[in-house]
Amino acid sequence: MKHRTRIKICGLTREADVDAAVAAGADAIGFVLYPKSPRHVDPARAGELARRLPPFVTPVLLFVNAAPDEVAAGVQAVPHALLQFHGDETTEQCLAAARPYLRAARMAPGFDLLDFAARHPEAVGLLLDAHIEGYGGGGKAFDWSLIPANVPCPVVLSGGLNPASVTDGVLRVRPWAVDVSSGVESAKGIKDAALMRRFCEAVREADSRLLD
Ligand SMILES: O=C(O)c1ccccc1N[C@@H]1O[C@H](COP(=O)(O)O)[C@@H](O)[C@H]1O
Repeated sequence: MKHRTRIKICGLTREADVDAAVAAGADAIGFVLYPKSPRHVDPARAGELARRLPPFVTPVLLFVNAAPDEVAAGVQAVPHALLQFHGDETTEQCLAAARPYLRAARMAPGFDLLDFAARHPEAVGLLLDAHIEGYGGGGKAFDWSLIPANVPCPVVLSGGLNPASVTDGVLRVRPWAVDVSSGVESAKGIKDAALMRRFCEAVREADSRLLD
């Protein structure tokens, strides 16, 4: 059975970018509810943007060490969202919203991903990002050889991906999904329609090579 690598595009702030990401073939669209991010949107704005999404394109709400009432406000604005916890949240904090969630792991030499996975058994997937100051969205890749072969849940490959690198990432890591923010932007929070299209085409190129 052929695997179609799922594509999440993150950090959208404008209607035109949401429409262009969907047209390019994104399976999921991320909204950053982390006030320190240059891509931050508030829950009401995330709700407005998420209402543009057609069926079968999933809105994702990204949090970094948010208070429970902040997570609740996001979920109230976008009730059908998948959550992405990208900070230092414990399993208990992730479960408090009673919504399916991705847990981000900050990959660096010496980081034990299998231990991290064991501490987050309720996550529907682990999103692997580079360890950077500021938690994420830095456009920095990590060494993919740090990923063990037997991660016990779906892997979302992230961190510094772009149209030029994602084919190699899919072929080498074989993730369930890929996630990109900086690599398809003209400025922080401003997506480039041509780059999003090229990114999705590069993922499909990898998928087609995996057929051979
Ligand atoms: O996008 C942000 O500003 C952000 C802020 C804090 C935590 C995570 C953030 N984004 C996520 O970071 C990864 C990698 O992004 P990039 O492609 O390297 O720019 C991705 O999962 C974003 O969703």
